[in-house]
Amino acid sequence: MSAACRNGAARSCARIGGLGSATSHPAASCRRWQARRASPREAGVARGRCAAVLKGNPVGSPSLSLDLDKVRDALIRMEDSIIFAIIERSQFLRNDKVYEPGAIPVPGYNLKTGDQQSMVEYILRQTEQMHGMIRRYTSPDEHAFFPEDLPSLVLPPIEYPSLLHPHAEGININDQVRALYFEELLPRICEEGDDGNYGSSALCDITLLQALSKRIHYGKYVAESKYKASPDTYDPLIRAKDEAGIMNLLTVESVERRVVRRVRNKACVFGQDIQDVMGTISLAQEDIEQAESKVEPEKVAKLYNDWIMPLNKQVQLEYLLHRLD
Ligand SMILES: C=C(O[C@@H]1C=C(C(=O)O)C=C[C@H]1O)C(=O)O
Repeated sequence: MSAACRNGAARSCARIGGLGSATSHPAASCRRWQARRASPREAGVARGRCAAVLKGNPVGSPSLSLDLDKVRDALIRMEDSIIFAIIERSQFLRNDKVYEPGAIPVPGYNLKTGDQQSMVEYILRQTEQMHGMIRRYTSPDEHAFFPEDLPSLVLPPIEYPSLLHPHAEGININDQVRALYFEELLPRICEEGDDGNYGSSALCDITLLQALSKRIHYGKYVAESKYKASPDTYDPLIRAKDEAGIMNLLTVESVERRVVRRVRNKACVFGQDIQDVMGTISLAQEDIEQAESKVEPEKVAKLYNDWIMPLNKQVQLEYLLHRLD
């Protein structure tokens, strides 16, 4: 997808009022917590509390590996989180007010535009403040939606093993992730209407946005593992900036077909009550297929096919294009 298209997606996101009133700047994510300008008081707090630097591959990031099978296993685990989160959000109606700036009074204004914030933007910003303080966005597999506003750490920083090319730090396509979410995903998984469950809906949105972001940016690890496996095949294409050639090489259609099939099956299984009224549990394929699911499995499969996998590949492409810089 071109830069113009990306900006278009971000602009149309602003139009629907989801989170578009604040744009994230990819370059801003590079420096993460270290470079954020802190007030003298904050800096003092940060210095006082973050004197030590922890080393190692911390628990909770076991997925920071470059073995392609392990990387693919990590993607499979992320599927579970995404599908569950879709099912959770789909129990509520669309609740458009959550996404309209000013429709629900929340504290604060967007600092850049002076606009009022939507409720979902407010909660996402506040969530990132909390998670940012406890190091979430220092992990190379996490990407903030508002990287320019990250707070100082209150815990000692962790030094992560550097598995990726340094260029990876500057890749953050969360503008597109939120455009995908608000424009494509939400209207497909929720019925129109207002049931007043604004807080619950927004919390589901945030869980889902974060899970999608992680899955999509995991393309950095996929790309590096593919590159390491055959650098000689990638190098000429990278030098020639041959985007179509690189995309062709990193695409594995058989794996994509398997992902879509598995996602459809998982949506089927996760979305049903496995006990009937008699308390009988059946995991027989035909019973699973006939059972009514809380979310249409075909819709989830299509979202994966049309949006989630293409964005993951876009991250892979952006990463590989600068792999030799
Ligand atoms: C992630 C991979 O790269 C590509 C993207 C895929 C995805 O997002 O699931 C699947 C297959 C590949 O075309 C992979 O090869 O596993």
